[in-house]
Amino acid sequence: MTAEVATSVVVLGAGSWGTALAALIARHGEDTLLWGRDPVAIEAIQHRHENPRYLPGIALPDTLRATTGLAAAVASADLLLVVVPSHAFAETVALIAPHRRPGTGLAWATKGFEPGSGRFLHEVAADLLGDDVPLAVVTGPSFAKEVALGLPTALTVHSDTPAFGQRVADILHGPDFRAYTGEDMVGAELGGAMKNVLAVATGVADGMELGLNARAGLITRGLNEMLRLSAAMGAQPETLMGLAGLGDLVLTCTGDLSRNRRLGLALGRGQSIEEAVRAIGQVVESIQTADEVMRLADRHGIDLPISRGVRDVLHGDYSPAEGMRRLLARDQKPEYPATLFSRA
Ligand SMILES: NC(=O)C1=CN([C@@H]2O[C@H](COP(=O)(O)OP(=O)(O)OC[C@H]3O[C@@H](n4cnc5c(N)ncnc54)[C@H](OP(=O)(O)O)[C@@H]3O)[C@@H](O)[C@H]2O)C=CC1
Ligand SMILES: O=C(CO)COP(=O)(O)O
Repeated sequence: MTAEVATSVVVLGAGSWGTALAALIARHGEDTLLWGRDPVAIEAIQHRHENPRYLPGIALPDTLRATTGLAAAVASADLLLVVVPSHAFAETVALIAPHRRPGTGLAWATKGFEPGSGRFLHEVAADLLGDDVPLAVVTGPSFAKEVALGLPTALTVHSDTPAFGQRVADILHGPDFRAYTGEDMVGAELGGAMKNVLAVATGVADGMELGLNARAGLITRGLNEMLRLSAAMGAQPETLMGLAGLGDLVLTCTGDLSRNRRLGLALGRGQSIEEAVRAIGQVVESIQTADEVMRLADRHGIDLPISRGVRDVLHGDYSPAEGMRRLLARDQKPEYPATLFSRA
């Protein structure tokens, strides 16, 4: 960790991932303040060093401070990390904008797009804060609970302002946590968003007890969907082959801590979306992201059968069983389009 710059880090969003990241950063000796909108949760974090709703029973560092006062928190920050769900991202960045000190960069660990417009979160942030603000996305295979427990984790920080990306990686990197860096924000955001949709598909297959071959087939063909859409959008294939793509795809498609996988499992076992979401009790990003992924794919003329099936099943257009039947009934084709890795 580099210590030349005294960093006051403000994490916005006190759910499971915001709390886990704030705890990680505080454990690394950074002066860290966590902002959340729920006074009861903030009181528990500040005084009992626990987030009972989102990370029950896990001790948070005594040095982690928490507040509901957004304006003062933002004004005190020299690094901002937004970790609210994607549907609240634009609203949160708009609240930040008037209080941000000049030069303070903004990172986020949110996965998804702006609902409705389908804009990438780096586009939303640049629109609200201006093109000259350093931006970075934090993504990769990382369940909040495991990070909060201090279990080994690797993720990646992508920024088109490399010095800022490095600074964000520095506050995350530590004895049990490896933070890599890159400069492909489109690829990194696309991977983090698409894997949530693909996790629903493997969850459905597992919920229907279709076997381990089906699971591996869906993960690999899901990676193929990521690679084809990201290539059409000018992202680098290695981003999708790394932590932001394959790494997170494998974690979310196979790990039962994943809320998106658990939604798929529930649907595959015959439960309704409403029942499943109620039981999960936390954000399930795929429900909105499936629409935005398909909007992007249609705009770029890319066929994504698995993601489209998830979108249609989530819309109630047909059953999970019918979705699987349609996937299997498709025409044969080459595994990769000949042009995939030969784009300029
Ligand atoms: N959990 C994980 O393991 C990981 C999550 N992520 C991503 O992080 C993002 C956040 O997810 P996560 O923390 O898991 O979600 P949770 O469901 O655990 O928590 C969501 C948090 O966001 C708050 N929130 C919701 N709407 C608003 C709003 N309009 N303004 C302010 N705060 C709001 C909630 O507050 P309240 O309780 O008051 O409703 C809650 O504190 C998602 O995009 C997710 O994909 C990425 C990697 C890992
Ligand atoms: O993004 C995550 C792990 O990297 C968390 O996945 P879920 O949102 O499906 O729980």
